[in-house]
Amino acid sequence: MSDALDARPYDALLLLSFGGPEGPDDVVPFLENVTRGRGIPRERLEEVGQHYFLFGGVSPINAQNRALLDALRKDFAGSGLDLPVYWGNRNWAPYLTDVLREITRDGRRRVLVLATSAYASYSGCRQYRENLAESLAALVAEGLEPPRVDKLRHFFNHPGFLGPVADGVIASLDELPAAVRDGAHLVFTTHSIPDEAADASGPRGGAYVAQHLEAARLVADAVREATGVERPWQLVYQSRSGPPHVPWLEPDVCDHLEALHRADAPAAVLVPIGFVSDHMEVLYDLDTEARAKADELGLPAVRSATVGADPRFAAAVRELTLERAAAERGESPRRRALGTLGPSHDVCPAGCCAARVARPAAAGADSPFA
Ligand SMILES: CC1=C(CCC(=O)O)c2cc3nc(cc4[nH]c(cc5[nH]c(cc1n2)c(C)c5CCC(=O)O)c(CCC(=O)O)c4C)C(CCC(=O)O)=C3C
Ligand SMILES: [Fe+2]
Repeated sequence: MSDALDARPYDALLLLSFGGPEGPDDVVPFLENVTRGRGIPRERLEEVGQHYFLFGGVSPINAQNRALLDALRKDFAGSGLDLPVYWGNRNWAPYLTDVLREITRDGRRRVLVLATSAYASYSGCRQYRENLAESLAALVAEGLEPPRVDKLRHFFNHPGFLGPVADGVIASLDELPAAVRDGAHLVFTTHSIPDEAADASGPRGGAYVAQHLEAARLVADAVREATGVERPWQLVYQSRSGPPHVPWLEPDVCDHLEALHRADAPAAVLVPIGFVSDHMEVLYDLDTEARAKADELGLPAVRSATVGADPRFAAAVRELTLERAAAERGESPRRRALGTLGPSHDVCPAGCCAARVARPAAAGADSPFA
């Protein structure tokens, strides 16, 4: 037992993600999975389908999750953490129910879940918890006895997440022509969500925007310290969907690029702070659509990297895993978090991030599962 790391009571980590199509025939069934019962207009679905077809019907997200899975396994093995890591998705194979069945058959009894979203919101947290509840219920209906599942705290302010993001911004600045580098605006972008969902996010509401503003401020501070230059920054939104009469978070990134151009901003660095990998929302909505807008305006613009499978992010997941394990054992672990919001809660309280009609959600105080 000498220098082995202690993950007790957990006996598995589950990487839980969105999933994406892996070929043209997958695109329509994938979009049907994503939007089942969500009232997204048909035209929006056809349009989003085209984004995928532009890339041969392949989303990069699954390859990115395989790379993260690899990075996690390497990090755990290299640091003496003997904990198996599984992977499952909400919307595409490997499906969550199938991986939870495998986990159950492997005899695992306590599973810690890492969802690939750093922030509180219905889409980034609660919906994953609802998916866990649905899958656990399906396994119970099959006569199996599934394990207990818990979810890792939000990592938006963890140094192992923000460090790689800040380094990505610094690297991107070097890609801009020297003459516009110091005046470049840092344009932090995340997924737009309905105003109503933003208001309901987190234990006390408003967490989605507050957490993003804090992460963006911390990255802007780190970039200022590293470069000795103070640059203006803003938080903007992308990938809006849903019916037009429903208010969603604004401004949209492309409208913001126009505003920057009108204000004579010399350049922009687009920082996809809301996402953990360069998936389709980054490749299409930023690298294709926003890039075209910047070119049309003649505004020099670059896009910085997401954390992806960065070893510092894998190490942060190990740290958060050990932190939560210690807390479950009744110890008082160190909880690293930058800035002023402090470490996020371990257990979502009842009703956290719930939509108007709350569905059963696992891995929280209101979980119907033990
Ligand atoms: C907050 C948030 C994140 C970040 C947190 C997280 O990462 O979880 C995120 C990530 C992602 N969103 C993704 C794809 C899609 N999101 C959609 C629809 C929606 N997203 C929403 C929110 C979010 N989404 C919302 C409020 C909707 C409206 C309908 C609904 O309430 O569900 C639709 C339907 C078509 C459309 O409406 O655009 C698609 C295809 C992919 C996969 C990309 C790939 O394939 O590489 C990823 C990682
Ligand atoms: Fe939550």
